[in-house]
Formats: sequence, C-alpha cells, structure tokens
Amino acid sequence: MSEFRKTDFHATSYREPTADTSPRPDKAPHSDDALNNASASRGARTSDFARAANEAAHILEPTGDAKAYAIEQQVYARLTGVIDPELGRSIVDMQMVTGIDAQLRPADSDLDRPVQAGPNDDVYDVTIRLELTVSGCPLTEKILSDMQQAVQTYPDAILVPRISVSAMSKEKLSGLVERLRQARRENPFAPKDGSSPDTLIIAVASGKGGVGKSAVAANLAATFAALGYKTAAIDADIYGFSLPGIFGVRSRPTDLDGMLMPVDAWGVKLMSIGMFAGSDQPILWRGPRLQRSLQQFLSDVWWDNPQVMVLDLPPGTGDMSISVAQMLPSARILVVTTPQPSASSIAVRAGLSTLQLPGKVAGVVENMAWYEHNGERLRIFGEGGGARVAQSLTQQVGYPVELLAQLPLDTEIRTVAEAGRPAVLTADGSLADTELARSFVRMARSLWQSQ
Ligand SMILES: Nc1ncnc2c1ncn2[C@@H]1O[C@H](COP(=O)(O)OP(=O)(O)OP(=O)(O)O)[C@@H](O)[C@H]1O
Repeated sequence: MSEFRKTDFHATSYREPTADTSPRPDKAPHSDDALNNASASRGARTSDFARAANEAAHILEPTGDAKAYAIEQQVYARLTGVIDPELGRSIVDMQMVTGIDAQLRPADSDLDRPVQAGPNDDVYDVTIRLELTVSGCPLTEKILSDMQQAVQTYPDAILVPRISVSAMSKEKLSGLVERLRQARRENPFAPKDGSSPDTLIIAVASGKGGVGKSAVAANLAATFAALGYKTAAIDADIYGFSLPGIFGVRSRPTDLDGMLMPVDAWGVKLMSIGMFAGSDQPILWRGPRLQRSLQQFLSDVWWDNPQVMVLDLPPGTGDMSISVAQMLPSARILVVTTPQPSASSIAVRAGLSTLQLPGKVAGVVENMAWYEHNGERLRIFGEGGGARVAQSLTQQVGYPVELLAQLPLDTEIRTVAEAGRPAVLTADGSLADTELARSFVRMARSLWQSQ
C-alpha cells in the first residue's frame, strides 16, 4: 500500500448511509454540572447575529410588503441557529442560505391551506434557497428538518416553508474551505505556545492486544457523546483498526476540497485508516510514515474543537505512542489491562511509556474482571491485575494513579459491538440502563473532572 497521503484517501464527495447510526434523540438536559460548565467554557458556539444581520442585507430584498420583509428577516435570524452537522457551524455563517422570499398567498389560491390556518390568518409561502457543500449528502435530511422546525411558527402569520436545495459552486466551496482552514490552527490539539488545548485528550493504551482496549475506547467515546460532550475519536491503531466496526461505520469521510470531515457515528466524530484501506489489506508502516498518518489525522481533518478526543492506540509501546507523545503532549494515558499477572506487568510498561512523555497517566481499567454466572462472579482470568497496575504505576510515576473501573466479561460487549453499536448505548443512541454503562459514565466524569 502506498503512503497515506491525501490523495490516497479516496474519500468520496458524498456520504453513503452508515450501517447503524440511527439518529440519537435530542438529549434531555441533565444535571451534570461538569458538563454544563464545560459547555459554557468550551466549544459551545453561538451564531454571530450581528454579522448575520449584516449579511442578511445582501440576501433579503425589501419589497412593497412590509410584513413579508419582516418575515424574511425573522426567518434569516432563525436560520442562523441551524447548524451544519459536519462543519459544526451555522448554515448562515457558512453562506449556505442564498435567498429567502416570503410571499403572501392570495385568498383565492388553488393551494391547500395549511391545516392550522384559521379563516382569517395570513398564509405566507417562504422560499429558502439553500446551497449545500456537496450534493447527495444524507445529512441534508437533518439540515432540512432543522430548517423546517426553525421556520414553522410566526406570531401573526402561518408560514409554509419551501426549501430549494442545490450544491455550491466549486469556487464557493474552495473559498469556504479556505476560510475554515484560516479559522483553525495547524494542529489544534497542541497549541504552539505550549498552552493546554481546549480538548481533553485520552489515549487508550494496553500492554498487549486482545485485552479490550478498543472496546474501552469506543464505549468511553460513546459515553462522553451520549452525556452531551462534543466528542471525537481517532483510531490510531493503524494496523489493527477496529473502531469503524464497533461504530458500524461503512462510509468514507467527505472530502471538502482537501479537508476531510470525520464520520459521525453514534454522536462521535470518528476517523480511522480503516475507512480508507480495505479491511483485508495489511498496513506495514513504521516510524515516519506512521507519524505522518497521525499528523494528517490531526491537521487535515475538520475536528471543530471537540471537548473530548479519545485515541485508540495500538497495543504495546511502539512508534505510535511516541508520535502521540510528540504531537499530543497533553494526551493522558488510560491503561487497559486484564486481571492476570502476565497482562498486568505488560500493562505497567505501557503506562510507564508515559514517563518519557509529558502526558500523565489518567488511570487504569481492568477489563474482563469477572463473569457473572447464576449470580456468582467467576474470576476466570484471576484477579487483582488492575489494582496491581494502578499501584505499580503510582509508585513509579510519583502521583496517584487510580483504578477507575473494573468491567465484567460480558458477551453483550462483543455481540453488540459486532452489530455496529458500542454496548453502552441502546438502539436509539441513549445510554443503556446497565451496570456497564454506569461504569463508563463514572469513568467519563472522573476523567473530565481530573483534568
Ligand atoms: N469485557 C468484555 N467482555 C466480552 N468481550 C469483550 C470484552 N472486552 C472486549 N471484548 C471482546 O474481545 C475482543 C478483543 O477486544 P478489543 O478488540 O477491544 O481488544 P484490543 O485490546 O483493542 O485488541 P487489539 O489491540 O489487538 O485490537 C473483541 O471481540 C471484543 O468485543
């Protein structure tokens, strides 16, 4: 396989529907203080209404009908609140709304009156012209339904929105991508001035393969997203990528004029080499090539300031760990181990690799700690591995390293993952009412609070 360069991505200019990424229902507000504070201080984005109003002047033409013009202005203002799910920006700020025209429907019109309209209500047909970045994108549905919602009500008129959709010209798209590029730093997760990035970065590591590192990374990312955190995940396990499978992703990232949009799956913005390489093709990169692949994941992808970034590292302490250390110096390492002594001593080495790194060990997870059979917890793989790793790391790194979770051996974790859904989520994308999901919620909160 050739080197992982932009031209090798073979990204599509549209997104095929993913296997099982059912839209998650709107989350009810919850009482997670950490989250509320987080939303206030990080990533939360409001539209720039002043600028929008300025731009509105170019799109809205005053007509003889003052009420129609007022409706157009109101609609424009409301559309600033509609966010393109991929770009994380208002469709108005991205100049996707190119025209709004409100027309009073004559009383003798042949068109059916909307059911909610009374005999004396004014009915306005509101035509909105929308230019999408790429045509045929399944996320169009989401944008259109958000637009319909935003435009449904008006104090003393009934609005009937009609949205005409087209694709942006190549020139306009290039201009938009250029503005996006300018708005971001080269590697937004490692500010050049050495300050901490706005993102909590958790790199999930293990001493050896098969201990459930990817399962932990996927479920942790899904938990953060389900709790409402803006969450991204990078499958940095280049040789053994498994996150696309666990998240049920079969699509490729959209390529917007050289900038890649991560695939949204179960609320997580995901990027993996597995979305480009055929799953049966071996990847034989080392050192610099591997480093460049991570570099590209960080700088050529539109991440849009996530609050949390979860990385699934390859097992062991190889080149990728060094790359992560160099490119993401604030990454914190979450060490996954199984209970048996052989696994735990190797896991300590994975954690200790952070000694050479500026990042800190965030904690330890003991996976496959027991198997519940007839109400009894059978310790199939022995016990105490997680505690041993935490203790050993505490002694060696010089600050307390906690055992953050012990997770059972549970066939659901595997079977649900094989169906393309992290096991902490229900089919509708909310957090499952299970002990496993609660363990991940506790872990997520603890990681967030300890940063
Ligand atoms: N607690 C668990 N209970 C049951 N099955 C599990 C559990 N954790 C992981 N598995 C399953 O074990 C297998 C290996 O897990 P996973 O791929 O997450 O390991 P890994 O440490 O990332 O391995 P590698 O680094 O080699 O990819 C998968 O089939 C996964 O679904």
